[in-house]
Amino acid sequence: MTGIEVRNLTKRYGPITAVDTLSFTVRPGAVTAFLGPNGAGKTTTLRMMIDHVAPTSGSVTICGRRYRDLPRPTTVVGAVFDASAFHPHHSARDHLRIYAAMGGFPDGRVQELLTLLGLADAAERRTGGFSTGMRQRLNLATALLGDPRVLLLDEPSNGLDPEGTAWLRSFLRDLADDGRTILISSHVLSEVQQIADDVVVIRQGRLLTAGPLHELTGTAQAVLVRSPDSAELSRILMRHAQAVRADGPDELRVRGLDAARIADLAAGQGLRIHGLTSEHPSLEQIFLDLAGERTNG
Ligand SMILES: Nc1ncnc2c1ncn2[C@@H]1O[C@H](COP(=O)(O)OP(=O)(O)OP(=O)(O)O)[C@@H](O)[C@H]1O
Repeated sequence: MTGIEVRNLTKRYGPITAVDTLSFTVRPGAVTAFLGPNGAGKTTTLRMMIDHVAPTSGSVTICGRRYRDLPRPTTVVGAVFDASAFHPHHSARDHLRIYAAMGGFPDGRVQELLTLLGLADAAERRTGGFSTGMRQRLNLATALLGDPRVLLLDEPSNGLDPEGTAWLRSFLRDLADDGRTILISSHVLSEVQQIADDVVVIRQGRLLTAGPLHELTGTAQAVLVRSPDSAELSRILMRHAQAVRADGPDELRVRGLDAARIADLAAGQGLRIHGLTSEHPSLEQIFLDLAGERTNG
């Protein structure tokens, strides 16, 4: 068993239900983005994965076991939560040495990680003067000391410049390609679109959707059809499409059929088409649609 399995996970803080019967799985060999607006319950869920927060009910297993039952948890899971939790007077090397000693990892691992994370030149500098990007790298280095197969990152691109974000993307890609399980939380959907293989979307502690990103964007693709015969055309398309919606007097939004097929179906019935536009919605739009559907439903 590899990866992460979340089953009926619930966390209540008095009257607030931060996480509500949440179930999903995170597979190895992929980058999974854990998405939701502020306050959706992402951090609480990540913290429950590593026993920082006790669930009210439900469970999480990592590589088939609960965190507390893992023999050496830091060799299985690395987690990065806060980019500022360093002793400001310690150098990057001191910081890693202390954590290496606590985890029982060889000292040589410290230099390895400083190099891997591009911190070798800054190794002797005090972390108090580190930029956000350097802090993120040092945090990642700390989480990777035990060479874990699972990596949990809470908002890793927060405060990173475009160069830092691009670096992080390729770094995480390499880790995933190596068969590791990578779960990153984010509320910046445009960034995630470039990095994630899979997405898990939550809102108000509940699951909205989970699965491969391309499936989510694929099913959200639509064709906007302009036709003076839209009523008749709508009846024909409904037999073949996933969804047909009237968007205006002469406009239909069609899901589950491509533009060529729509044109062929219309031609077959002698119906006029005045315009066909394929839409590729952003993750942002998909997310808003999902949230809206849930609210309306
Ligand atoms: N220790 C706590 N005590 C009371 N309420 C809490 C506590 N921790 C979190 N919450 C509440 O639980 C809900 C989920 O918070 P959480 O931090 O998990 O969300 P999030 O998705 O990570 O949001 P953000 O992107 O803002 O970090 C929020 O309503 C929050 O106020």
